[in-house]
Amino acid sequence: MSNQEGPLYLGFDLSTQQLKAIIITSELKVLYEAKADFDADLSKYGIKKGVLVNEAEREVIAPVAMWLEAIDLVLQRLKDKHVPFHRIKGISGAGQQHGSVYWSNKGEEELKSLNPDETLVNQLSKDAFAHPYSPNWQDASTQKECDAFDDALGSSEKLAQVTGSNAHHRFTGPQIMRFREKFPEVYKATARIGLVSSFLASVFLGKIAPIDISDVCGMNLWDINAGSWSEPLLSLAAGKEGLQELKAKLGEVREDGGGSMGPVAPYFVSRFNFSPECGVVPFTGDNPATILSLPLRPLDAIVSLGTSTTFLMSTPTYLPDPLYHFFNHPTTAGLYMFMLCYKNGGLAREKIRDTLIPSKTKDPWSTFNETALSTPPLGQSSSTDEAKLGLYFPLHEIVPNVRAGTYRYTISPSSQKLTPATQPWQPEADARAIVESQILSLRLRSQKLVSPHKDLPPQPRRIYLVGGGSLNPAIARLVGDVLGGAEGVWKLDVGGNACALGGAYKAVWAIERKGGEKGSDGKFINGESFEECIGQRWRESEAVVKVDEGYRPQTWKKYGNILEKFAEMESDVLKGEGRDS
Ligand SMILES: Nc1ncnc2c1ncn2[C@@H]1O[C@H](COP(=O)(O)OP(=O)(O)O)[C@@H](O)[C@H]1O
Ligand SMILES: O=C(CO)[C@@H](O)[C@H](O)COP(=O)(O)O
Repeated sequence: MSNQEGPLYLGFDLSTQQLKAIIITSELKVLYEAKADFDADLSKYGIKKGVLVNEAEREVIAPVAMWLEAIDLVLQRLKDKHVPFHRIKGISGAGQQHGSVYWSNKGEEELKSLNPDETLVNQLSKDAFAHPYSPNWQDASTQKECDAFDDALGSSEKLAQVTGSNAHHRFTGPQIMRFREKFPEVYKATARIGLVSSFLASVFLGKIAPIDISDVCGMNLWDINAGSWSEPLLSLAAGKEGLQELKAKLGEVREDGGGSMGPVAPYFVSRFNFSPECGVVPFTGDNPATILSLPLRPLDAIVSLGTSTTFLMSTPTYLPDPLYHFFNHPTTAGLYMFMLCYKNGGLAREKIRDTLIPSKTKDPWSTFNETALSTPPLGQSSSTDEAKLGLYFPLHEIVPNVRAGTYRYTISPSSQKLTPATQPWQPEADARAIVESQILSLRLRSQKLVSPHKDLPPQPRRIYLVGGGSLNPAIARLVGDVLGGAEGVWKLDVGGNACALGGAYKAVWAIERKGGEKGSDGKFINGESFEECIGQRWRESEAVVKVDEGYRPQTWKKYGNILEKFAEMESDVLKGEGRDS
């Protein structure tokens, strides 16, 4: 089938700072891309970096109307590129995780009767939502609720065993609990609660879409082993006697990540010329979608360098621990996604970049990169220099749960004693130190999950970089220095668009998968797996490029020797700052 006539698939990524879209063929060839950048295109919503912040309560929210406007804008941009919308057979995609959307009792009715002559925002933002904002994953307002969640099943370990994670500020269960207490009337008036992923799917479907089997694991409400809502946790979020009410608001969870949930809404058929047969495939979280951007093998890792930094692996082993997250895999029953997530990713690096002399070139990162690469590991030019370590947290961090601040430490070369730095550093030292610090944290927390490979010490096999920061060669080099990568560090060709690409691959598999049937429990079984379907069509040479050799024994060992000190620094900061209440 030529590129002029075959079926096409559309993937979205509704992340913190942008809505991105990508269109591919059945053979996985990328044909079109478009995006709306919230700060650049929709600043009238008063947002900065895609969100609104209420410092006093450590609340972070995003306007739902802005997302609606972004959907029309991105589709219009695709239309301007003469995209043949009628050939699109399936739409899927992803939403930033944990955010919740509060539909009013008019929501579904309004979704069903969208007028193609009017914009989405004009029609939906007035009455379809009980609340105009979605709590954002950067929110840190729910410590009290998190304490209650950690206690609810006896301990945070038990909560992690049941739901895949201990309690986190951003997770939707604690967020719903706080929302209900803060806005009791709005909560009562809420007919349905969706995640960002199911919200986006609902708009395309023209009715409220179910929550997805992988994204549901970011709520602290889903019992992963039982495959059902955890009633004690729902009851905690819902308050006394509110269990059934909350269950109804959340609705059913869709077990099958594939298939179509129904055709695209007539609004999109009339306004953009989609085919009335185009199927809407379940949307998932942005991290689960990212692991679908290539046929990931066990022991390969993805490092996503977006607004957040995440470290992702696909694994058949469910090994939950309060230190990290496990989710159901978005397409393949029996597989799980392992994740580490940090709030202080891209924006923290930007802050350090902006303290340096501005770049003379067009690339705003060139000074940062030159500085990071010309600084020796740990800022030690010789063995008699102190080693430098730092934590750079403009936002309250997730792991470790430390409040905002910059913490600089040195290690004496003679005594190996770690102490808070007494002298201020030259800003240049921070450029390398911030990237080292972010990657050392990944290494510290993932080392148990990567077993030795080809007689090399434990490290990921391949490391794939995705997200905005994957465009940066200096960061790629430092990832190789600190984390290794037995088969190198790679970057996806679509760079910042990997998550949307994962959504588009999901759509291809969901619509074209062969065989399979519905089992007695409603689950889809015996069909072609995502890994089989996409693995056969994926061409490494067209999709990824090696950006660093990865494992360099000497340097890797040097960073390995410092890991204990890095952990000690985190404990010291935690002790000194105390945990936020
Ligand atoms: N060349 C680059 N070097 C380092 N960071 C970059 C570069 N280009 C973009 N970024 C970072 O990428 C981030 C946005 O990444 P992206 O994956 O698009 O975010 P999100 O999906 O969270 O909206 C920005 O905050 C910016 O700091
Ligand atoms: O909170 C998490 C994952 O738990 C974040 O990773 C969000 O999912 C937002 O991601 P980006 O906007 O950085 O892609």
